[in-house]
Amino acid sequence: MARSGPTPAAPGAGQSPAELKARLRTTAMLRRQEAARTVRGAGAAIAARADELPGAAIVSGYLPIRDEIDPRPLMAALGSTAQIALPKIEDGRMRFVVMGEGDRLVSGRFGLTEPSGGAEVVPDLVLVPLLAFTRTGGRLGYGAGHYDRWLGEHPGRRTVGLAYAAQELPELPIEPHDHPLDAILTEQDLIRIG
Ligand SMILES: Nc1nc2c(c(=O)[nH]1)N(C=O)[C@@H](CNc1ccc(C(=O)N[C@@H](CCC(=O)O)C(=O)O)cc1)CN2
Ligand SMILES: Nc1ncnc2c1ncn2[C@@H]1O[C@H](COP(=O)(O)OP(=O)(O)OP(=O)(O)O)[C@@H](O)[C@H]1O
Repeated sequence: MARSGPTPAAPGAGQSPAELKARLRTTAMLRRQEAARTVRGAGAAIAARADELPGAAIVSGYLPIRDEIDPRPLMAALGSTAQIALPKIEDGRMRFVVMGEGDRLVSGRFGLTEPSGGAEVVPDLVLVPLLAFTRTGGRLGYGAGHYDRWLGEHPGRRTVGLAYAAQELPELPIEPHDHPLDAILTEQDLIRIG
């Protein structure tokens, strides 16, 4: 049967990548929330694949906020062979630090828990938090651009996005500053890109 009326605009038509990303964040948050509520044992499931990640002397993890998949079991597993660093936002920039004696974890903005201090390092392998990903390594973050900026300034790092399988999208807008992920590890799969 023929449809009447105007042809609906293609999704995203007339929107910049940045506008599209902003809209996608809302639905991505809800999907992640649902996954966090329904999927059990995701942190242990990703930790079980620690051996399959690229070898590294220094690995950066993160302390989860909101409904991010819990990377701590994976960080503990990798910690037997690598130094584990954590992100810290200072003066609007992200650095990675390895905590030492006397460094504590403190509460920061957006519910973040961050090291009070520590020695700055440049990890070889970066475990990246995300709101949504694609099979081709596309990543949607919170929109501050911290990871993309850091990766731009530190070429040659390996990146593995950590996510629930339900956070996959068929596509995401790509901007020139976006750094595609090398792999995505979910509770179901290790997706290697390229
Ligand atoms: N667990 C975790 N740690 C992390 C990150 C992350 O994504 N997850 N980061 C990744 O970069 C850095 C922290 N950056 C962040 C930047 C913004 C927001 C945030 O919640 N933004 C608000 C919107 C801010 C605004 O524009 O007003 C939001 O999404 O509601 C969170 C973390 C480093 N540490
Ligand atoms: N390498 C960069 N150089 C300059 N600006 C950048 C760079 N990376 C990101 N930005 C800026 O940061 C903003 C947010 O970028 P984007 O929407 O890609 O963030 P995100 O990857 O979703 O978030 P995040 O990395 O914080 O989790 C953009 O407006 C962009 O202009």
